[in-house]
Amino acid sequence: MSGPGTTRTGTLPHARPGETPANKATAAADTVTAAADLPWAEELRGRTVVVKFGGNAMVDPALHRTFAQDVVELWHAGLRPVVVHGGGPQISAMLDRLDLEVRFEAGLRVTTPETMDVVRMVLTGQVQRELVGALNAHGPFAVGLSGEDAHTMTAVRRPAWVDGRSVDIGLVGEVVGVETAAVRALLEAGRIPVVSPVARGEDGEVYNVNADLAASALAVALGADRLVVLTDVEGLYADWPRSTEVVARLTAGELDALLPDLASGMLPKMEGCLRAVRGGVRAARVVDGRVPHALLGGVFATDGPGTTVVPDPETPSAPVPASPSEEDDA
Ligand SMILES: Nc1ncnc2c1ncn2[C@@H]1O[C@H](COP(=O)(O)OP(=O)(O)O)[C@@H](O)[C@H]1O
Ligand SMILES: CC(=O)N[C@@H](CCC(=O)OP(=O)(O)O)C(=O)O
Repeated sequence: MSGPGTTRTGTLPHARPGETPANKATAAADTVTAAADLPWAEELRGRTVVVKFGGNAMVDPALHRTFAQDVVELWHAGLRPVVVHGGGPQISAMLDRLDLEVRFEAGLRVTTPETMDVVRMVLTGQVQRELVGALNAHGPFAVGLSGEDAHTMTAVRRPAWVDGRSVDIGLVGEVVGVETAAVRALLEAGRIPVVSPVARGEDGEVYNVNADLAASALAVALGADRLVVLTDVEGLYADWPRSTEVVARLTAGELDALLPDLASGMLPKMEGCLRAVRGGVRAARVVDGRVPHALLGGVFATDGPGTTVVPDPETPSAPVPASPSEEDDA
């Protein structure tokens, strides 16, 4: 198995597959993989892909391992994956064990100072460690950081909007600033950054950020090519819970119009996708993390699986009116 800093290949720690012939050969020999064989893998070489890891894939050990393999596969195919992880179910389980309240408003956890201690401990101390460990079973790839580290994410306190009313939900943050230097340095060193959705506040607080929105903010700031969100449903259902017909593709404008009708966990997820494509990410896709290798399909497939959000088509620019002198000449 090759990876950054592997002495066996004789490559520099920062070398990436494809950068040197030796590295390329080793990568090819070690990983003749599905991703690397796909024709459009070449098109995505060198591009940054932000992956939000959440839902069932996080709690099923076999899916957790497959996810880690797939992220490493992306790396071997020459992409620059960045993982932002969730951990809502694990936080709720720990709050239950500690006899603390579990409550959500508009898909966001009501976060008291006591809850925040648990959020920080579970996300950065437990969930992230497990993910970093699973990735590093394949080589010295992953480095975990909290959104608090090196000012990676700065947030301000935000309310939830419920039936048009603003509801105080405590130490929940809206990301207002992303400092990408630490993540970029890791990418340049050939590592896979794994980021937990906890942010610093300029007011000295620490904020709980929904992981979908954190992934979206990071994708925009990094100028990522894609945002892929793994969850525990097939994608966005058009008429949930009455029907489970998946919306395959929608433009930012179409999603914007749909957003007020969305509820629970799907609301921040789709809001994150919308912000991502409006912020310059070429496509945001929600895929079913219960399906093994969903991530590879999410990155490489052109149509489906799941729900793909794309930017609005460019409006053709209006014809330039003839200048008065040209009109006079006519
Ligand atoms: N329109 C919808 N389409 C699909 N799922 C929806 C929809 N509205 C609400 N949901 C709920 O959102 C959940 C996904 O959000 P969440 O539980 O926060 O996922 P994750 O843990 O992956 O972030 C689904 O399991 C489903 O119960
Ligand atoms: C403010 C807010 O709701 N934060 C989330 C952070 C974790 C998360 O988003 O995890 P999932 O992606 O697994 O849902 C929470 O406390 O659950």
